[in-house]
Amino acid sequence: MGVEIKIDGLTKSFGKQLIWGDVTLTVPAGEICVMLGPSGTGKSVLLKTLIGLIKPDRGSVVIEGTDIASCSEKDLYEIRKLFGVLFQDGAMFGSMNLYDNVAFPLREHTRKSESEIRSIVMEKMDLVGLIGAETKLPGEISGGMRKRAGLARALVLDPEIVLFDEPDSGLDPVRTSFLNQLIVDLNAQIDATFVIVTHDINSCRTVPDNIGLLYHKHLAMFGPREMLLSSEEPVVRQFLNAQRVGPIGMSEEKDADELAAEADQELPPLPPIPLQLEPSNGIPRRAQRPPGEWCRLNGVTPPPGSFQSANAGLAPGA
Ligand SMILES: Nc1ncnc2c1ncn2[C@@H]1O[C@H](COP(=O)(O)OP(=O)(O)OP(=O)(O)O)[C@@H](O)[C@H]1O
Repeated sequence: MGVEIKIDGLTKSFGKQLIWGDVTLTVPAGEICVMLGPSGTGKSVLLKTLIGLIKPDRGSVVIEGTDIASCSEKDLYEIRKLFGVLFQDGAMFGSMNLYDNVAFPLREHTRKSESEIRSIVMEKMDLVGLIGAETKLPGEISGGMRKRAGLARALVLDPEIVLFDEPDSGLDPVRTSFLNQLIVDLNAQIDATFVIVTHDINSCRTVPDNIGLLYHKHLAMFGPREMLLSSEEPVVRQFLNAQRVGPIGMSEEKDADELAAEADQELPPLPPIPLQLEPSNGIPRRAQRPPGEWCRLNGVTPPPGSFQSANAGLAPGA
């Protein structure tokens, strides 16, 4: 069914360096959420905080009534069983074949027999389209296959929450498209809560139910995909549309002179909001909302041309 993640007032510094402060948001059960932000804004630190690998200085992360930020090691151990994590490089053990890599969490954390393990591993390998590749070593396969193997491994303990750390890093656009479809299909099938950190604007525009943007040491905005894609808020607008004009500079924030210099520049119009990617079997996900619903309910006029099938999956502005 997936479980809700309730984050309240989360603050983290390393030494004197504040990473982010007062981050508050709720990821609803079973929904897909994408976290975005310029490099170094602490997206990976946030993922690690969600799973209790990093302790925040303040605030709470409540999952099924337990606050991960303050619970005992024993409770943390239990809560972690709810999570599956897809690490950036798939984090495969190089000397083990794919079958043994995927079987690893089952052998470590359960007392299942080898025949039970076999049926679970083969089911998950099937889900990610890797049947036939069981005996391959991670070094013998493409980056895309390694990600899918990592995903199969993240799924073997039937997680209620799946965290994806830049699932599309290092993948070409076609493989990224396939992976995005796989993510949507998996969400429909296992109904878990998905939190995805990505830099890929096209994925962010088409895959999630909700988008969060970390910027300048705080959560600039979090909400439904349509809300952020129709937002005129300068940072959100600049980042989600991959534009140079706006407060975000090459290294950090632009200074006052840089901003003054572009004050007269006209912003390009917001591109149309693409349709959300649907499961390939055509059956809507539980969390899926009809196109344009958020805009309609909130009296927001979406950019012209929004929600037309020709836009789906196109790069912004294309
Ligand atoms: N264990 C740590 N100790 C000290 N500083 C850390 C630690 N982990 C992360 N940081 C710092 O926290 C900041 C945010 O890092 P993080 O990797 O979360 O950023 P990010 O938004 O995921 O970046 P990118 O998009 O480039 O992957 C960086 O300045 C990093 O150096």
